[in-house]
Amino acid sequence: MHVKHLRTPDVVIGADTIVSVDEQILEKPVDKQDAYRMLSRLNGKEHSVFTGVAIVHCSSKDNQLETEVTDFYEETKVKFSDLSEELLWEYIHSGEPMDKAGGYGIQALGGMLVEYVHGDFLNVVGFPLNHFCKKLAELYYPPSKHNVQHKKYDSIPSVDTFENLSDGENDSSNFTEHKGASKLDSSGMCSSEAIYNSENSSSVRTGFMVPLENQNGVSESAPKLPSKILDLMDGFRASKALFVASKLKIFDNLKDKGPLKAVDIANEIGASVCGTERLLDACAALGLLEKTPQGYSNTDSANAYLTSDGEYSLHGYIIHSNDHLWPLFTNLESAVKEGSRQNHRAFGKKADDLFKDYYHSQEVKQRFMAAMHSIAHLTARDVATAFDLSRFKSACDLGGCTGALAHELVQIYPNLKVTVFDLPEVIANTSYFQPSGQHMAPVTFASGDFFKDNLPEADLYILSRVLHDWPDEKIHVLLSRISAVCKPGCGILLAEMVLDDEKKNRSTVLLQSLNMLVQTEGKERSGSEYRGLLEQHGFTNVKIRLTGNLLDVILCAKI
Ligand SMILES: C[S@@+](CC[C@H](N)C(=O)[O-])C[C@H]1O[C@@H](n2cnc3c(N)ncnc32)[C@H](O)[C@@H]1O
Repeated sequence: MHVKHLRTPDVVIGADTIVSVDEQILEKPVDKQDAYRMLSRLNGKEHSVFTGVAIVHCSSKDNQLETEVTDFYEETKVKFSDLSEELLWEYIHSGEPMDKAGGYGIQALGGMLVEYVHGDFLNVVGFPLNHFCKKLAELYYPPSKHNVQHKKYDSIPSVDTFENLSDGENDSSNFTEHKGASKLDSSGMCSSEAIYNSENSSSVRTGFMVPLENQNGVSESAPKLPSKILDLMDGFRASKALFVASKLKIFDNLKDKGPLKAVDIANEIGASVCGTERLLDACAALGLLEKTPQGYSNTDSANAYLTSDGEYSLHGYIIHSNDHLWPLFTNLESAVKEGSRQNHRAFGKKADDLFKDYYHSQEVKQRFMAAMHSIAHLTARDVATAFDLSRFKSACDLGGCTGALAHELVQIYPNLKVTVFDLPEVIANTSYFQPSGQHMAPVTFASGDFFKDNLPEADLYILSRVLHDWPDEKIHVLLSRISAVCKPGCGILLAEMVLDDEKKNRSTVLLQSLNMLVQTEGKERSGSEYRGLLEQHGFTNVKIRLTGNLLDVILCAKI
């Protein structure tokens, strides 16, 4: 038996192990930096994709097994879009790329990478399914010409489909729309790949949801599904399902266990079986859980991010989102009309600032600190390494809360001494969040009000997610106080979501902007706004790094 080797494709984006670009192989798991470098090289260029299939024919003659291999090649050309750095990062951080072994992950969000495909779209998304079916059909059931339909739909190049090659047992109502595969066209509508529900079926079908001709030969053009809009309309249900599953500790209950049945989970969490089962099914559909005939289990992501003790647990932020942000967002309409925060409407009281709201009860304070800690822990490495900070000997993290960033800084810069400065209510509560381990370098905590009290001496003042809480007037007070104690050459490091000047950032950033509206007197600001604020207080050489993570970083120095 022989199988010909196919020409190495220009680009292979395989599962999560190997990436090759122009035959140069990066033999390590694809991390975000690699993915970024690789995608930047594809940017705006056309590449050839050669896909092939080998079909093995087996027959037995005189008790000898004979095999014969037929193989086929097909070339498809893919032109990648010329994307901004921001969009590339958005794509990489969407969690969608690189999930198709041997192919480009260009479905769904991956569609934004691609300007055009010349040839068969299905060749580019992993196994060349369409090509394979065509060749199988040619070999075993040569189709009469009218059986092959040549279909074209929006931005996706035409695809030959095999509508009439089924074994007759299946009916076309088995086509299900695959939402994740939708791609926005310029009108904001979506073209949708259809996948065949092959349960109980021996045949394979592939195709796209396209207007089919009816029996009179008249094209019945069904309205396009505005999938993006439908997804957004579903968004609040999806968020709430995640929040409630977290609150009921479903992910905690499933951690380190084999699959569990709905009835067992319902018993564990003290909830109804019918309600629990629906919630579990919704979580499985959202990709948060795996569902098999044996029951439900956590996905790897659920273990890492959704359990309360996961390595990068977002549990604290999810509970804060459910208990605090959800009631605030319910009043978004009033916030937009009035242009101000809505704490009084959501919680029935009007405090001077949002921190008085958070710290009036131990429970709310603990919840808020856990929320801050989860995001700080997830972003700390990118914030700490965005610039080389090794020249600084001491740093003071103003409003440093639980010390998550401080701990990362002392790991990366062993000669750096970091003091976390925050309100007394916070500092009194930090012990719960300290990392365990004897070899942890010490971080010092100091309490005070940065608008009134003496600031600790330091070479570098850090303000992570602090300035966005305040209006310009308060920021001027804070920056002038820092400037007064900052010696020449010392600096300020800001960690914030930085808006671009046209305010056309990815949606996470702009939704965060609404988040600030409903709960603070502050706002997210652009790089030039931060530069302007800093320069007014004698800070120059303002450098901005977009990390692609949830926080960007700005460094400046005092003259
Ligand atoms: C949005 S949180 C950010 C926490 C942390 N820097 C981070 O990025 O996760 C703002 C922090 O500023 C602190 N803060 C607010 N007002 C303060 C004040 N007047 N003096 C000191 N800290 C203050 C809060 O207690 C809180 O920990």
